Amino acid sequence: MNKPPRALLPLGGTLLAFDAAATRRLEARAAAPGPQPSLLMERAGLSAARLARALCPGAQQVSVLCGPGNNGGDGWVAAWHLHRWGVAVTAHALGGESRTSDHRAAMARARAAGVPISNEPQPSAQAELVLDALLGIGLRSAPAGELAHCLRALGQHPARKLALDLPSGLEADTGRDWGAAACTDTLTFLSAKPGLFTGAGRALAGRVWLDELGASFGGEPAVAELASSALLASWRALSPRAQSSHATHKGRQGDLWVLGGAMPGAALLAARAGLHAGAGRVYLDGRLEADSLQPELILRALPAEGPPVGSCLVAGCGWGEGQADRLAELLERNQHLVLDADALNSLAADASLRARLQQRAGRGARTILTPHPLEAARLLQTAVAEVQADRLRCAQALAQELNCTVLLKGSGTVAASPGQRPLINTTGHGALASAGTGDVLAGWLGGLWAQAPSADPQRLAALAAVWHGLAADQLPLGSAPLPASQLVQRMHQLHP
Ligand SMILES: NC(=O)C1=CN([C@@H]2O[C@H](COP(=O)(O)OP(=O)(O)OC[C@H]3O[C@@H](n4cnc5c(N)ncnc54)[C@H](O)[C@@H]3O)[C@@H](O)[C@H]2O)[C@@H](O)CC1
Ligand SMILES: [K+]
Repeated sequence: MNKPPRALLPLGGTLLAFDAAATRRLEARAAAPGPQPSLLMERAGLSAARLARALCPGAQQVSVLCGPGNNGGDGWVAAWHLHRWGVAVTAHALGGESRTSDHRAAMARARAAGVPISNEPQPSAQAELVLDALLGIGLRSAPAGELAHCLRALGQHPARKLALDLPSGLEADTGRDWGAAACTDTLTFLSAKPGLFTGAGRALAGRVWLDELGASFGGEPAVAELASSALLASWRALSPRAQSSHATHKGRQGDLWVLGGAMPGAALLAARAGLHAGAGRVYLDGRLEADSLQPELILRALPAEGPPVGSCLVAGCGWGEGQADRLAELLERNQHLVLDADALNSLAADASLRARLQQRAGRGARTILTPHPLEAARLLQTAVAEVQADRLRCAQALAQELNCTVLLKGSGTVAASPGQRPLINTTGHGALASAGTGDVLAGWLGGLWAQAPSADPQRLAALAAVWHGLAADQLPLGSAPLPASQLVQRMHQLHP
């Protein structure tokens, strides 16, 4: 008997995510020859039926939408169990002929047991709970015809919706949406799939549950690590404050420089964030006389020779255009550089700047880029939709090409560095969708880096994203956007 599924979000520790190919290898290893349907499908279907009953204990009417493959097979097993337990369930046979022997066996057994079967490509109007078992990791392209019609009807149906393995139409490896209906819950089998946590995944999957079906991933390579609040605990070990809480002074807590430009508010937010992140001294070169709300900031022009060795520099927030020369100098001089916003646009427009960036790692200088999808698309010379269709791959490609760390923002922020396994942030939601929150993230990251210059940039970038998201997670999903200056205060309260 395998363990009951566990809710993955909010994620307490760290968890590895595996792609569909690894999941299939595991499936093949675990599938012992024997009577049909397979043991794994039996476990998956039973687990789904149990979760369905737990989520909606009093449901009078349940619809199970079954596709033609093994995802549909899981649905047939679940429908069979619900029927045996006396639940009024209707199974919908959709998507054409059975594609697998497991599917055929599961459907035949349900039919023989008297499970009511319908060919209607939509859930019953009275259904209080709908199980979406149309397509899983076998998804290849946009569902069409009957399946597309059914997904549209599902999207409009007011019932609670439980997706089996994945919301049908969501791509497991990427989080690309091919027309899935948003579900209230998703029970995923065998492995945590990256597509549930980035791109369209978070919005479509709802609460995510994992049932490993008694299998184990020993030896299989993971494609990503899911980052959670557990990363915050690691900050205690990295921060100088934790190492010497008595005999210390501001000069030991790290210096951060924030370089602003045409729109001083953006740099101001980044500087305030860096200060609240714990940097000992924060210098702001931002065309400002004073910040009466944050008098701790040291307003000073960056010296011609650059900031003192060991300090971290955040550049690009609110710069405006025409800063290529300034960026060229920074790329030559500074050891620890966080580049955001207009600095990224300057890089995208100028191959010689990109060449300078590529060379930095060779002399031990470190760079973290913090693009949102449009900035990443410009850097990769592609369209935003392409970036969003495969965020993991795009973040890794950009990190590889530019030889630096990339923090690709958006739902399921991805931290990638050349040759390292990327991290996907699992915290945060739409309350962060307001002007200036990106400046706060860049400044916070700079503030952390100033204190821990030898930390791994990829983990540090993921930590900043987790921290940023946790501040939003204190608010219910669907809350009004958080003004960026309030975000800084909330992040400060989360210091471990
Ligand atoms: N066989 C087993 O032992 C297990 C299977 N499992 C389930 O099996 C699923 C994978 O099953 P399958 O590989 O059969 O694939 P799916 O059930 O995900 O897809 C069904 C079929 O649809 C086809 N298809 C792909 N895109 C389509 C589209 N846009 N329109 C129409 N048809 C499309 C595929 O070629 C495939 O043959 C997993 O997601 C999981 O739910 C799990 O329960 C674990 C155990
Ligand atoms: K599904």
